Amino acid sequence: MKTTRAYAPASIGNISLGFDVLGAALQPLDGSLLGDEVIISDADEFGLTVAGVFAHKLPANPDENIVTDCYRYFSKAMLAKGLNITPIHITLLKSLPIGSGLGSSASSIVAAFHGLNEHFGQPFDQTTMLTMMGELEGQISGSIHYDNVAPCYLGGMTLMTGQDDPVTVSLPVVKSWYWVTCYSGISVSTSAARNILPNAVPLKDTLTFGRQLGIFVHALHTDDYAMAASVMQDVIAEPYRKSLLPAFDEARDYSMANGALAFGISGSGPTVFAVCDDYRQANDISNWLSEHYIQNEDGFSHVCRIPAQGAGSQQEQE
Ligand SMILES: Nc1ncnc2c1ncn2[C@@H]1O[C@H](COP(=O)(O)OP(=O)(O)O)[C@@H](O)[C@H]1O
Ligand SMILES: N[C@@H](CCOP(=O)(O)O)C(=O)O
Repeated sequence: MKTTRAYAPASIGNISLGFDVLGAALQPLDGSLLGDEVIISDADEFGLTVAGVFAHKLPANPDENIVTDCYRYFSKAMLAKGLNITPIHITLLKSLPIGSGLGSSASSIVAAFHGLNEHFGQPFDQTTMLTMMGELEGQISGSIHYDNVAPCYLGGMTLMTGQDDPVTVSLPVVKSWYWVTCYSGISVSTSAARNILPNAVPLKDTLTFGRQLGIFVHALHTDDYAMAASVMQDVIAEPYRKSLLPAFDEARDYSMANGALAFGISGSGPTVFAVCDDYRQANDISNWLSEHYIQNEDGFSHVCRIPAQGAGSQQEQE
């Protein structure tokens, strides 16, 4: 019997200045795993078991779990390629909180697709995999956006191209930056947080968005980290979404007054992130956020780096 284990990390969508087009994978410095895992084993018929810290927050019915949808989607794509899919059992270890802004659904989707692709001998290439992951993410959040699935699958910081192939390109990662990431413990639905945004963006904000993204990419490629940090402000979503996040302004004010180079909402929130280039300051901000931004016992804060690797897997044959 073959068993495949796959892991997919948490991610920050948007990173303030790149609504829907910029994202980064996350890895806590303390070595803890911040991401979902799947274990896939050969079986007589399809089944899904859910375990892990946040398993109880998911729908009890496996048919309502996105991992089951991934399996069905993958099976259809295999059949369309003339390939046979044998029955499997999937165990999802759900470690990321739902509606957290940490790309929780993306992490389950990427772990499931990556695990399935490895289990069945890599029938799909990277671009096809990303396209399938984007489709499934779109089913959950109401519109296709790759800013979580792409970095979660590939690692690093990724910029979406808007094209079919390549779907995304990798940007240089600032090695000296720490990413403090604090989840407050409450749940914010991504689709609800998208629905509160206006359909049209004023011309002045559109010009700011374009300038910031252009300068950010240039600054990363020329190692001008101060300039990169200086354009990390969100003119698209944060003005509307911060009303959903208790203590957001206080968290920003403290972080920026205590050494953060940038501060913003991770994805659609409630997780916030602070960028620092000094470990002591990052740790201090993380501690402060733990005490003042976290709302309940589900919350947590980590000092993270952006890992070069995204999803990973290993296999055992008995
Ligand atoms: N494996 C899964 N992981 C996360 N969410 C799932 C999963 N399966 C189904 N869901 C549902 O998808 C929705 C995800 O909500 P969303 O706000 O998009 O979360 P996130 O922003 O954390 O990805 C929830 O309604 C949740 O119950
Ligand atoms: N670009 C999306 C990102 C959503 O991320 P999530 O982690 O909250 O699912 C958005 O801002 O809506």
